[in-house]
Amino acid sequence: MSGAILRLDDVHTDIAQYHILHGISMNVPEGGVHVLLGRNGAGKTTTLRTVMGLWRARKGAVVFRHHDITAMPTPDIARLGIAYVPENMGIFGGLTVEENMRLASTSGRFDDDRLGRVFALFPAMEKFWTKQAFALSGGQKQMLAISRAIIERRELILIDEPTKGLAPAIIRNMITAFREIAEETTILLVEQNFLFARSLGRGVAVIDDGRIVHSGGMAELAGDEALQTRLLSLSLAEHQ
Ligand SMILES: Nc1ncnc2c1ncn2[C@@H]1O[C@H](COP(=O)(O)OP(=O)(O)OP(=O)(O)O)[C@@H](O)[C@H]1O
Repeated sequence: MSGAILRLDDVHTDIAQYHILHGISMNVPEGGVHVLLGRNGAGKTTTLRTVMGLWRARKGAVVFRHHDITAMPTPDIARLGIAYVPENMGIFGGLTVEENMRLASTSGRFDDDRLGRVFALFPAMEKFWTKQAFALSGGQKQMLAISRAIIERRELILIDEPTKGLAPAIIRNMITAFREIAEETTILLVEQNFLFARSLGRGVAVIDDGRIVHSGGMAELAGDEALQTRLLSLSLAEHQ
């Protein structure tokens, strides 16, 4: 598809002796937020980790712009401009907010304008700049994880379930922040919270048992209750 920033083509991934992804094909168009929805254990995290080269596709291809990244080492994939915010957030609790952000910057230095934008999006980062990350609240830790991903301009950010365990007021802040971030960067968002996903997503793919069972526009899914029930009721009902 023209305009795709990321393409997965018949991707099969094994974890140890288990065949987890059974031929994932997916196009992520450039710009905006695109959502990968699915129940627990459906293969969402495995898909993101396969894109980052943290698991290896046994078959199929992962293509970022014109680069075949299927077998590329993870640091090289990151240098192409892809950031990954894992579900456990990947922050260092014993380091300060500043140190966490410095480690995420490839030059180890901050661009003042960018840092100002991060502080505008997430004021808690400025407030707790010298505080150790373990002392932050759950929502602030998630903000730090996202701040690390945007401290330099990225082409694509992969974010795994950022709303998990967060209060509704924090989730509303996240929606505002993600809308701003998506003005300059494509976001591939893994979610189980359909309301959050619906308020952000332009496109959506639904994964089940390591297979894409639906893909299309978010507006189409949001407006079709029968389709939602068929695709999402088993997996997502408790989150709606
Ligand atoms: N390290 C591992 N060893 C063995 N099996 C694994 C491992 N990691 C994941 N799996 C299995 O792979 C399948 C897909 O897991 P994955 O984490 O990708 O699902 P998910 O859709 O992200 O679910 P969740 O919402 O629970 O994070 C599950 O059946 C899971 O048990």
